[in-house]
Amino acid sequence: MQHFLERLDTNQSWLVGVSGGRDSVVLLDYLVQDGFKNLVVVHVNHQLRAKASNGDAEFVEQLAQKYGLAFYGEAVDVIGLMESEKKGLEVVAREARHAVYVRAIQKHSAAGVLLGHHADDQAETVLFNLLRGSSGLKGIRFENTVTVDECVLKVVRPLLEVRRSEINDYVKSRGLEYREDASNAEAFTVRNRIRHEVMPLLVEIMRREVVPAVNGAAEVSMEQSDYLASEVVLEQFLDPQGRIFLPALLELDVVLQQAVMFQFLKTHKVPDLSRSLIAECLLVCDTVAAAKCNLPGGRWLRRKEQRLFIQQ
Ligand SMILES: Nc1ncnc2c1ncn2[C@@H]1O[C@H](COP(=O)(O)OP(=O)(O)OP(=O)(O)O)[C@@H](O)[C@H]1O
Repeated sequence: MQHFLERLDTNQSWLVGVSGGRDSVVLLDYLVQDGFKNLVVVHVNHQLRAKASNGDAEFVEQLAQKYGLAFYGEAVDVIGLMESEKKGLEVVAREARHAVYVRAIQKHSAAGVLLGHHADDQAETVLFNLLRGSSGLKGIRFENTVTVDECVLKVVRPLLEVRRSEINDYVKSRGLEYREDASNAEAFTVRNRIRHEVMPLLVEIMRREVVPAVNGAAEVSMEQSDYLASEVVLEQFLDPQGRIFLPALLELDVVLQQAVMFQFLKTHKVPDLSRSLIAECLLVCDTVAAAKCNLPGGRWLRRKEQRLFIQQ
């Protein structure tokens, strides 16, 4: 099994996010076998399926006991949060998990959280993002940080190069038990349809594995966008009020203009940064085009006196 574990310090304390499903159960077992000692098993009960959700939480707590590891569990009213925050299920659940991980890190002084995303998740995510209009092929990172209420959460995905088939083989060879995720079996979300319908069809018509090709292309694309991001120092294009100074931006090649605009919107926490949104925003630079464009979340990008800025 290929993995990234050698990059992590086995003596440090790490959280492991365990849903009780196959992937995170394998991650936990693999970490224990690999000599990680200071692990804290974290489970978030999303309370989506009353009985089954409580069953998942109990299962994970018992798993932690079996390995002799610390356990940190919290229940979150995901449905209530969806209504109060007007966000989708996956987003709310993810944000809630991140907040729980931060509290668990503070309690246990852990270095970060380890999650069970694998190579097939990566390919499905890349296709999903691509089809939604992402700027470049965007996937999951081996390591990234998430800021939650001013706390920086380090997230690492040791299984990111491991194929689902290898995870299945591991489950069999180690005789592991896990909980079946009802949403996986039902296959009704777009992501699940990509997993259960699109990916097998692609393998059938290409007559070869497609995950390595998709992930390879995403890796190149992410390296290129990281490089561009490192070349762009946003502050060089801003005036003292934090507005983009247009003459400086317009001197750049269009690829770098896109990178500056991407950074600018990201700094202002504009969600859903698609390729078409960035193109629309760059159109605002053109003095013959409209002097403003609508941003997701109800704000505007405006042009005035050679400056671009964001307004409510
Ligand atoms: N209820 C949970 N409690 C703790 N950790 C979880 C839970 N659900 C998922 N995780 C962790 O997150 C990983 C990814 O889970 P899953 O694929 O369901 O989430 P996702 O929505 O696709 O990913 P993301 O973390 O990007 O939201 C799991 O392998 C596991 O490590």
